[in-house]
Amino acid sequence: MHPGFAFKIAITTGEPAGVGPELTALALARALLTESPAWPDTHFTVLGDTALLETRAKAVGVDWFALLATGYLTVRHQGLAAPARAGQLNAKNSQYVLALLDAAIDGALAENFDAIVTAPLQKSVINEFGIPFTGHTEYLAARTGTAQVVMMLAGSRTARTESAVLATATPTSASVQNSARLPKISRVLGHDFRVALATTHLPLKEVAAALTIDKLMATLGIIDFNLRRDFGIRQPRILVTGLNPHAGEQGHLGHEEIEVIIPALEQAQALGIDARGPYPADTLFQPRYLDQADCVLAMYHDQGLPVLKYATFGRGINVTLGLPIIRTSVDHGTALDLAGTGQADPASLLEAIDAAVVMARHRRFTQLNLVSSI
Ligand SMILES: N[C@H](C(=O)O)[C@H](O)COP(=O)(O)O
Repeated sequence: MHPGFAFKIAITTGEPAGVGPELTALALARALLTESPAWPDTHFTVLGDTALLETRAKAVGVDWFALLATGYLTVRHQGLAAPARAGQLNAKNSQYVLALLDAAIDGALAENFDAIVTAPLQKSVINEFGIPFTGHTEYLAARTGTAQVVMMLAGSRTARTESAVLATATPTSASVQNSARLPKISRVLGHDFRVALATTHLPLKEVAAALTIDKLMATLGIIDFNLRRDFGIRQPRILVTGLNPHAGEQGHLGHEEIEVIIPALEQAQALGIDARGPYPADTLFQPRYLDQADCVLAMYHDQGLPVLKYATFGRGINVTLGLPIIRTSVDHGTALDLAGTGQADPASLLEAIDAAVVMARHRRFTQLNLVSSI
């Protein structure tokens, strides 16, 4: 299958009423309908309804057939369960959305894909259809039989271009210095801001109980391992937030720091993981700390992600760490109000695709190196 390509990436086009289908067309058109395609060694399998993709591509001015004629992509057709109109959710298409995801996951587990990139879906409508669904992250964990995964979002605090993929990225982070000694198998992603989460889509009142020493230890281990293997960071430094105001103020404003976070940090450090903290979350997110960090571990979704998204929204990516497969995604939702209008920006999807390609290259290189050193 696709013998001329070194890497194969699946793209799930997500909620058919949202911007996923048109962003896929826009992103691939910008990256591939050019004299110097962004990823000449990579083939893309776009999962979605063929007619829907054609229609949405046309709506945003993309010549879909010219894109297919490049040879860099093929469509794996999955028929819609019900007609899809831009901006109008139809719960009947929930099974369609999950079928795209299942096909991508199965293909990656079978090693037919080196990575999967997911366009946004609408969590609420899947639940309304009667299928419990918390998020891609949790679904991927369950579907791949992974006990623990870590949600990490990443972006550049400094880049202000529409998409670093289409410009020459000038990475400045500690990670770049760390990876400078790696053989030049691929460029390094231009991210200088990464935020991972100790808990994901969880009601706030359940967060404290969900934090355990073992879970935090495992989370730090997953971040450390994945940043080394898939991001080419030789010695990742992870800065960890507290849970409570002022990181608990020596136990006067909460005990989770003393009882859970500090013991987890000590155990992780004893294993050689460069994890530091806990730092008060309100003052940690400053350049003088972030410049020294490869990742911040926040305790819950809305502790870490608002800061990351304030700095990088629209150009950031979402990565699920700890899976047996590589999965990246956008930093935004279905944007129903923009669907079909051509106003949605494909920059985040471009970054997510680029990250998937770069991570696949790093992982392949690491595996080859391991084999050759046996
Ligand atoms: N929490 C994610 C974000 O804020 O970007 C988003 O909901 C997507 O999550 P999944 O990748 O798990 O669907």
